[in-house]
Amino acid sequence: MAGRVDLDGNPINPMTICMIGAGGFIGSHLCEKLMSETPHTVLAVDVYSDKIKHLLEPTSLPWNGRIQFHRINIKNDSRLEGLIKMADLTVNLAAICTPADYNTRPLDTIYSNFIDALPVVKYCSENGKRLVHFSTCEVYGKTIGAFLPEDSPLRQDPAYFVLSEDASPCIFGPIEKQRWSYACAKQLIERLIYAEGAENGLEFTIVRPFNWIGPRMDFIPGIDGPSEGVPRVLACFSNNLLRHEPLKLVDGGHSQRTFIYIKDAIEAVFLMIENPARANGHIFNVGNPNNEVTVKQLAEMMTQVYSKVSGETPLETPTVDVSSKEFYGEGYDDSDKRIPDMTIINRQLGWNPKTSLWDLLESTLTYQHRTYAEAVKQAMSKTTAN
Ligand SMILES: NC(=O)c1ccc[n+]([C@@H]2O[C@H](COP(=O)([O-])OP(=O)(O)OC[C@H]3O[C@@H](n4cnc5c(N)ncnc54)[C@H](O)[C@@H]3O)[C@@H](O)[C@H]2O)c1
Ligand SMILES: O=c1ccn([C@@H]2O[C@H](COP(=O)(O)OP(=O)(O)O[C@H]3OC[C@](O)(CO)[C@H]3O)[C@@H](O)[C@H]2O)c(=O)[nH]1
Repeated sequence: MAGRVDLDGNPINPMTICMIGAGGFIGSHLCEKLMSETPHTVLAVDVYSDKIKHLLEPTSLPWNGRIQFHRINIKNDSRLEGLIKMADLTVNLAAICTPADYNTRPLDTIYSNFIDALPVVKYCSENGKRLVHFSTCEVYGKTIGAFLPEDSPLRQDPAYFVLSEDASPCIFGPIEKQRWSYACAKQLIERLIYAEGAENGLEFTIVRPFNWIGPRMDFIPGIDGPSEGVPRVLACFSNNLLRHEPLKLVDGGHSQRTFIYIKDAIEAVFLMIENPARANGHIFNVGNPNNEVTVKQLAEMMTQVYSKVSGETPLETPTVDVSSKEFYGEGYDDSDKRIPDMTIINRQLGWNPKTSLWDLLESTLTYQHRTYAEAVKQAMSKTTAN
């Protein structure tokens, strides 16, 4: 840890980071790396702590005293401003960010992603504190290419689908497609942060994650989350594989995504945290353009990888089609394709992702199998007995 320097060769001084949403998927990985590789202190704010329990106890851990957990709901807790004031930097990860909620709980989604983030921005701005705010690749919505005729050769031209921070438009569906409540709330908070920077000098960085996946993402329904809950696709498909049931392809699984390994993505966030001169005032795409698949291809790959890591034979019919209305309910809509332009993050931070989709699925599904297979087996045998 001694002699750590930033990208310009300047020494990195230990800092205090107020991390809101530290108990979630991304927060847990960020805390883990901050504890093991830096001298920084984390004031970890969340309503849950299960995913960072291994960092908080026992007190004999080498980083004892450098991470404090504050069980706070930022909607209504006056302690938040004090924590932001105590810190050099605030990282805001707190959000409702599972698509199954966007059209079924649109009010909670808008409040969580816009209204609840307002005081965080305000306290940072008023107290002259730096803010790293987590937005989403969903602010791009659909690609321009999605509106071209199916057989148009222009669909092959990157100009019609690669998503760049300073050039691409944000294209959402009509208001009745409440799927876009999340993207729209995230877009407005981005605009507010940007305006605070322009008018009041707020030092900010906005992160747009493109489908980060890995261990500890979401929950397995009925095991460490509600039986009727619908997590993001990695956990949905993991759940199906653990239960030996077909993976459900929403509307044929034609949508395309680029997936990035959480550990690669966390490297990018580290560079932002420790290189303020290069990161302030920027919006960064963080994704892996080389890992693009359709959801159907993802299902096929996860089936193969899971069979390898578990030693179990895949089902004869590994996938089943389901309509989005049946799976998510009224008001669902989808992003067609998400390829991040990497120009800005490359230029500012020299960062590139490393891990292939196959490799990241292998380590993630090994974790899922090791963590959940036994619990799922027991839960299933209990259900059968009843
Ligand atoms: N994982 C991805 O690929 C991805 C993609 C795009 C955007 N993001 C953004 O990154 C951020 C983190 O995502 P994640 O995948 O870790 O999600 P997550 O749900 O695992 O983590 C969010 C955390 O915020 C906490 N939280 C929510 N509301 C809170 C409140 N009112 N008070 C205190 N804590 C609260 C939750 O308890 C949870 O632990 C979110 O803002 C999300 O929109 C993530
Ligand atoms: O069982 C399932 C679950 C999902 N799908 C389809 O997979 C695509 C991806 O779904 P998901 O990972 O749940 O979420 P999105 O990529 O659509 O949105 C997320 O992107 C970033 C973020 O902002 C935060 O993580 C969030 O909004 C999608 O096409 C589903 O329909 C499936 O076929 N089967």
